[in-house]
Amino acid sequence: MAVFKLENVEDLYEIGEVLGSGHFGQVREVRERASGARWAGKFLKIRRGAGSRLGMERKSVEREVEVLQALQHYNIMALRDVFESRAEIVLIVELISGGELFDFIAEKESLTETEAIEFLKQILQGVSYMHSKHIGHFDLKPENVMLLSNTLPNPDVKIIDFGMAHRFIQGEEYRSMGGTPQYIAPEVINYEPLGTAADMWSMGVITYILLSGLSPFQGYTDEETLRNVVGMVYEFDDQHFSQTSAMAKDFIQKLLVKDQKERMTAEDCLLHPWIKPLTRTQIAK
Ligand SMILES: COc1cc(-c2ccc3ncc(-c4cccc([C@@H](O)NCCN(C)C)c4)n3n2)ccc1O
Repeated sequence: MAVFKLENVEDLYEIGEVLGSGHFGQVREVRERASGARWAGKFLKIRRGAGSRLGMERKSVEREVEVLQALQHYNIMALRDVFESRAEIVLIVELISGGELFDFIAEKESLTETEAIEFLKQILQGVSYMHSKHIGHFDLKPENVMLLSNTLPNPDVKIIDFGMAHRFIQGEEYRSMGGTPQYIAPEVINYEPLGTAADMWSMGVITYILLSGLSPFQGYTDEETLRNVVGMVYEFDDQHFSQTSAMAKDFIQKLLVKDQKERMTAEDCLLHPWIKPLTRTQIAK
């Protein structure tokens, strides 16, 4: 069992305002007393006793911490420290002040292809690194992509919320029913063995949303959404995609592929001509 720092987190950090809360717990701004540096603290109530349903399973928090400790990349939220008390575990992570990509898109409705590519390149660099460490995120969505700065054309992107993440062990099968219906891959819904390719399906959905403001499989209910995913029921409707390049649509179509073995990897995406245009020399050949 992992053991985290048993000191009182408030001895080292001044606890500030609540930044947000959700299934993941509560996120608050914290200030390191020794340096004055600002961080974010994710405060997680831990289940006490087998019968309790309140709070997080300690094991699942340990898995999240283990995943975060294995990841050091500019486009992935950095973990700095972990404290635990009798009923709470606190993850100290880098503060990301530019808000969620989800809100950024909501304000602009949709992005130009150039703007979308700038975001996608950074997300894909983080995802490619994560996959190279045999770690899948399994909850990639615009709400879990935060902006260090929200000034275009160079937004600094950070992937957050590794509460659903999984580190693959050679030869081990992994299945999960978790995730957000609009973004989960068909193999998740069918409870099939998963791989990092499930994240790449989510990247196809995210790209579709960045370019149109629409969610490709969204139904009136979660059940309808899941049916649309499994049935591959989506289209590039003229109203929202008449100005979208064939290369952008090709990129999405090579991610929204039912057979996970045929789906583009993050590395494939970074080499796709929509993301990495050919140089003059390559064109001249
Ligand atoms: C360590 O795990 C997480 C960290 C964070 C995190 C990390 C750094 C950071 N700096 C600022 C914020 C922040 C600011 C406003 C709202 C939120 C949060 O409520 N929404 C984040 C996305 N949400 C859908 C998970 C988080 N965060 N959130 C959020 C969810 C996590 O599961």
